[in-house]
Amino acid sequence: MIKFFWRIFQFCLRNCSNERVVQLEKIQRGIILSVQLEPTDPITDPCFVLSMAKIAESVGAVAIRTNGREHVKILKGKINIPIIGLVKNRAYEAYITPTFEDVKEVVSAGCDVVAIDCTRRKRPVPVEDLFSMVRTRFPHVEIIADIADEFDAERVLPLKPDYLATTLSGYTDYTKNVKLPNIELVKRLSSFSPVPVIAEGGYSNEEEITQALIAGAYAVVVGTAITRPWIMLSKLVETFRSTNGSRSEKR
Ligand SMILES: CC(=O)N[C@H](C=O)[C@@H](O)[C@H](O)[C@H](O)COP(=O)(O)O
Repeated sequence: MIKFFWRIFQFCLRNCSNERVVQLEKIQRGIILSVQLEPTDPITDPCFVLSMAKIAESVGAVAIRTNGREHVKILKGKINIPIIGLVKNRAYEAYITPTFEDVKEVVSAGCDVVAIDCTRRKRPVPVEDLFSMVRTRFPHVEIIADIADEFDAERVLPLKPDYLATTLSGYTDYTKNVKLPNIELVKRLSSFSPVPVIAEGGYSNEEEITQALIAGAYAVVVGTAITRPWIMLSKLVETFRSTNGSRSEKR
């Protein structure tokens, strides 16, 4: 009996780094569906989020990334894959879950993983303090560090995020000219990152997924291409209107 407890004690010692028990990643390798509605979108019905998430799970997606308390809540208990929660807090330049209040909002709604903006843009709380608060208060929640380039990654890696994601490449002043999806960034990050690299931002087809995997991606997030159908549809409507307009002018 004593031996048994001694083994457990040794196992805990081996697997504890400070207060955090090292565990397997919650997110498995695969496709993550991002389904996010904002107040300015043509649809705001949370049922859309739930339906998209269920479709994603039924075809083998490994996680759902969604924004805001209401959308995390509607997914909780209805799907059996991890929920990545975030809050788009537009009051700050670094706008993805930049405050502890934002983190609390999605964690209390039940997300398993929280995405945090780790770019070097203006933010309300130093990212070190935010990580420390999340680790202390919510040790069961994993953190995705959303970054824009490898310098952001180097800055945040000492804080031991659970994953790096290329989410913000193309969306900061210092990356605004990069072409998406930024597969080169996935490759560079994968060459030195000790944590899994998630490819995110502008992925829409099989070829890009394959390239991301070859570059070393652990998982790939697909969003707009699937869950913002109004963008594609409005382009088709516009094409029809302008083509039809120039045809009728000729008549
Ligand atoms: C830049 C930013 O705020 N990205 C957001 C992050 O959560 C989402 O709006 C994106 O849809 C998501 O990153 C997936 O990317 P894409 O929609 O390109 O597949």
